[in-house]
Amino acid sequence: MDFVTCDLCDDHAEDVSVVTGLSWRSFGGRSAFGGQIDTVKCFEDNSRVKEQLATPGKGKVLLVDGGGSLRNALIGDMIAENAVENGWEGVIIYGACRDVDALAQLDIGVITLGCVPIKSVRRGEGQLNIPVSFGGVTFQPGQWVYADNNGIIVADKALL
Ligand SMILES: O=C([O-])CC(=O)C(=O)O
Repeated sequence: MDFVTCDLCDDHAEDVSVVTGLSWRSFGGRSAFGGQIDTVKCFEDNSRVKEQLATPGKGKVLLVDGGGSLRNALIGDMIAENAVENGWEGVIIYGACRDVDALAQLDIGVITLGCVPIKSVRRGEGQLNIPVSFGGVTFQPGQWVYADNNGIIVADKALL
């Protein structure tokens, strides 16, 4: 995807909300990505993340509210590889990832707050496709998100 979020903000000022107040890091092999969102809300349990990234994801971004926890990683190289195989454009996690050197080699966007070597628990907890909020924005499933090294924006319609 060829875009810069700054230009999208300039061109669609009325239509975008901007995620603010958080320090994001980009770990995936794609730094700019966007698409229609599925959401997951979970806390230190990546059951729903793994399940959803195992479904077809062409044109889609998985947006995960992990409660901001950096205590364990909600995605690593194996789940991310599966997401690539299923065509996902990217994953944005308000939480942490791991296997960062491997993530950098994958053709997918991965933006999180940080990384930690410990894996997530998997007790089958978490919710799929409910509204989630962080960084001053509420994300509704079905909205469009665009992310790059400048930040993350969300809109009710496709901007590209
Ligand atoms: O399996 C997990 O929970 C996360 C992980 O390390 C991977 O995706 O490789």
